[in-house]
Amino acid sequence: MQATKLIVLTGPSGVGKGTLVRSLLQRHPDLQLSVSATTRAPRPGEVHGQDYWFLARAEFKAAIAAGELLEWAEYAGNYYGTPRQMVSEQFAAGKSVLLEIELAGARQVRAQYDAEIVSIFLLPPSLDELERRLRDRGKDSETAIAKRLARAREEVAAQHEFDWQIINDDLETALQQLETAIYGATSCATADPMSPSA
Ligand SMILES: Nc1ncnc2c1ncn2[C@@H]1O[C@H](COP(=O)(O)OP(=O)(O)OP(=O)(O)O)[C@@H](O)[C@H]1O
Ligand SMILES: Nc1nc2c(ncn2[C@@H]2O[C@H](COP(=O)(O)O)[C@@H](O)[C@H]2O)c(=O)[nH]1
Repeated sequence: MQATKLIVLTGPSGVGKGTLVRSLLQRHPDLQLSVSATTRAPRPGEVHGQDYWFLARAEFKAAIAAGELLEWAEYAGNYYGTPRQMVSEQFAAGKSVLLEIELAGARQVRAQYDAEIVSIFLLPPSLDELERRLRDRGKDSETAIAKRLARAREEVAAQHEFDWQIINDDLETALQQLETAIYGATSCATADPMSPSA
């Protein structure tokens, strides 16, 4: 039986975190994905309570003041945060929880938990490819893409703060390396925690 873990998946916007997490959850229904709160407007098709808890800025600030968020950060003009309750409940029930969050939030989580954490930084094959993915996704304005790319450079520079660095080039290879990071190397391809680095 696997030990309970808090899995922190970080990487620049557009690198493919959400794409990989969807496949991971299909293959590992035991894993619980934390649904974040955000002040960002919903994109077409996004569902309140499923993709995010979409809050007004005042509601978000009230949640911070009430201590309801495990971590939070301002990112590209909006607030994002992890509701504490779901993580505590799942953790208490012995379930591993996956947080898909940006760098400042990941740092806050690592400052609060220690041994139970597996931290993973997902990298694009290149910054040009990251930009291509953000544009091809077609979900963000030019201004938003520019903010996300500027932030990406800072985030990539912090990749070695994480236990694992995984390059999302071939999706299936990255998925297998993610499984290795979370579950160990017994049934998955090996990913060296010290490499690859960008
Ligand atoms: N290995 C890959 N090769 C090519 N395209 C990919 C790969 N992985 C993901 N993509 C594409 O890149 C785009 C961005 O992926 P995704 O939305 O999963 O990124 P993200 O990291 O979750 O972004 P955000 O943090 O903004 O939510 C999507 O269009 C997705 O289909
Ligand atoms: N610190 C946190 N970051 C979060 C959280 N939920 C999502 N995110 C990160 O925000 C950016 C932008 O997301 P998008 O959905 O607007 O593209 C991305 O890096 C997410 O990983 C959170 O709860 N806390």
